[in-house]
Amino acid sequence: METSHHTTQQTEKEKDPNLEKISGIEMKSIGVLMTCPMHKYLEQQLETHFNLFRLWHCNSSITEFLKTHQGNTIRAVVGNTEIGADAELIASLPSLEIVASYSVGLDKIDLRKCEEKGIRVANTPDVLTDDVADLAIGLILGVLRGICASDAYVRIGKWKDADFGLATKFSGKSVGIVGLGRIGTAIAKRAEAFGCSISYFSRSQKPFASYKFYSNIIDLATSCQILIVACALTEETRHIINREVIDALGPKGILINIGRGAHVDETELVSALLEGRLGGAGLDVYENEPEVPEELLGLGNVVLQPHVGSDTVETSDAMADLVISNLKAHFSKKSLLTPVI
Ligand SMILES: O=CC(=O)O
Repeated sequence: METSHHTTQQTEKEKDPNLEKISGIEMKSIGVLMTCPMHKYLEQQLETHFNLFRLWHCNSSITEFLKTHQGNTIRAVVGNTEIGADAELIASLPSLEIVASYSVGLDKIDLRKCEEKGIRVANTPDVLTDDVADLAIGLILGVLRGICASDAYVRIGKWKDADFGLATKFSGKSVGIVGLGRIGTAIAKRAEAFGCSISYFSRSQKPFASYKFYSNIIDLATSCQILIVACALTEETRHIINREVIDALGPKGILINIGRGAHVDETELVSALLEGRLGGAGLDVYENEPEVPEELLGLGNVVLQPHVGSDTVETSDAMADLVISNLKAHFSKKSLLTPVI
């Protein structure tokens, strides 16, 4: 459900003296291309402040769309986790200056091309950290306590025939986190409050963290009961969760993925779950979204979410505000709030 409680925030922002270098009228003539429908409030804000083009309004190819809509008037792209800015899109926009992503993940943006062409890139970190970490904990509880399965049990009237049966305790379990960035750290803090021991794997040991560090992901998977994927998707981390990692986690282990589908070798995950080599999984992301492997749909030890880690009204609005602020800052020749490049 969406709300429209932005008036005060907006007014304050518009009074920001940093943003007065370029007038609203000039800003309004700047072409901004939104790649697909995201959040209505973001779309409204883009429409209010800029000359908004919607890529999904074209039935033909991107090249055709840009020919008819004068690709050279577009100076900014707003993409997301579904459609970002790949090499083809970047190449068709000769006046592109900035990609402001409505996401923290950058895997749908050709960062090398942007760097090469001097195109700025901004994303939406921090504002979504709590929601994604909350969902990770929700997925753990969902799998271990069988929340979805027992909800269905009540709804279909089975409780009248017999008790649901026993679930598995979460408090006190050992939790391994792959990637101790903002989101990984927020998950660790939450899991600590459940009395869990925390360990992590990352490229290098984090000096700020007191959690046990593993330089080898197999060792991390062997030593924990719940393994959570919370790192960025890069060529290095694609299929970081492979058969060996899954087998190290074992038949009682639980895999939680709130990162990207491609972090996990999905075929291996499915066979491990079907063969009982893995205890369960809580997934928000998949390799070929919105496709979800058919075999997972019948499994009671799996909880599935449709990539909604940051999809609350509060966070979506905050992400939209950040996209708009980054665009306004860029076109007013001010520093980006959350620069990537
Ligand atoms: O997946 C969500 C994001 O990258 O923001």
